[in-house]
Amino acid sequence: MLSRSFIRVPRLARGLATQSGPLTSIPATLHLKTGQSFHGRSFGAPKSIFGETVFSTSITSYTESMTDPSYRGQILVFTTPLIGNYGVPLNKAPFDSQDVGVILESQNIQCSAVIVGDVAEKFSHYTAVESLASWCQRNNIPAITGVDTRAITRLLRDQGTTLGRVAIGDDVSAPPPAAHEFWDPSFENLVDQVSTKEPYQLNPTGSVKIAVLDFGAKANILRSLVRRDAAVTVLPWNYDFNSVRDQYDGLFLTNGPGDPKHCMDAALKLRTTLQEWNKPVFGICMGHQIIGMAAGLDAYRMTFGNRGHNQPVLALASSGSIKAGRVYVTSQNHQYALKLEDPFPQGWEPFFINCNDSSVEGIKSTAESGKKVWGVQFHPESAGGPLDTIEMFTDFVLECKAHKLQTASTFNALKVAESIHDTLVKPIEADGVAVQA
Ligand SMILES: NC(=O)CC[C@H](N)C(=O)O
Repeated sequence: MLSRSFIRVPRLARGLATQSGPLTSIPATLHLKTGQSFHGRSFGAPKSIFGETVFSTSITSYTESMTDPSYRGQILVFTTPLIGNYGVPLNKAPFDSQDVGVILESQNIQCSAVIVGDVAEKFSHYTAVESLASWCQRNNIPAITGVDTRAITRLLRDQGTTLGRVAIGDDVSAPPPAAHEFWDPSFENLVDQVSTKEPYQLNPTGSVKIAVLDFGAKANILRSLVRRDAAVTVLPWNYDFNSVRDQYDGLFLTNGPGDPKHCMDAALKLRTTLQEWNKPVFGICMGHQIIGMAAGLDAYRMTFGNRGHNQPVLALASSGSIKAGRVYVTSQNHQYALKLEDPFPQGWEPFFINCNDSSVEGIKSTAESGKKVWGVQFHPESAGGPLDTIEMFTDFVLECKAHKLQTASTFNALKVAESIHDTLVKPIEADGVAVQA
């Protein structure tokens, strides 16, 4: 049964629940570097931009995707024809010292532009405070509606992710840019633009201390750790973790935008960590790619990547909540992947494989290595997407606690054992699902 608070419509939102967004009749065009142009209508900021054109097959969660820092520098094409029908919520978490301050995935829209088949002129949702159009306009993000996103997607699937130009208003009548004029975000270290500049803490009184290297963290990764009562310290992506590692019970590496090779420095530092430090390490997406590079694997650029909330992955090994031989449906957003090498580097094994394209979806340290290290290409925290693999966060926090227990004094061991019990038996609320009444 759904809890009452889940289904109740807040008084404030009721009046706002169904409204039209400010649409314009300004012309807008998407030019691809490969010569094709798609003409539609602007519904966002009256600003022309360059970017890398990618498509997402997600049916819902446009607000979470657009605020995911991994979309930095990208022109995001949604294959779902109608986008915007549930509007945009106020991106502010209720005051709570354990929370990360936002309800979406970061403070701002991170993609460079959005392209939709048909933007919803009316929106309706009890948390909505504005339309997709007004959100884009307020955040200076260009957006196009009225184009054949299916045709764009078919092109991108054939020719791969393609550089693009969104031309708005008067720029529409200008000739398309010459090939050398297209800006290529893959040459830039986008991680450096989105990572925190200073360390900060969340839930400092939590029962296990986890350091998070921030390559462009989605907020739901931080929430998923905090909800399991981890004391989280978020560090800049290139922080010298080895100089502070003894203070922590585990290390987490987040998602992040762009080519992982820009973060080779972090991968080399991590190699030292993995050689000299025996505590649990977990990485998601960019974090997984960094772990792979530290292990000696190579990362390559895929043709069009995987972006959507319906990617099936097969588990090749069992670990914690994950059972070998099962298929999990996952949320994904990536352009790069680790190469499947045979043999795998010593001490490592493939963990998951993608059922559609056989790309590497996860790696782990072998049982013989004596290490506890996992990397997954998909997003167990979803936001949006299915929660099939959310318990990987519980697995990680439990391993950190178990490690802490081994080294604790008798008095502290009792406290740690109690907190392990809590992690196992206390219901974890609000992982993105309705809480049982
Ligand atoms: N979501 C992510 O962390 C993406 C990782 C990397 N930027 C890629 O595109 O493959």
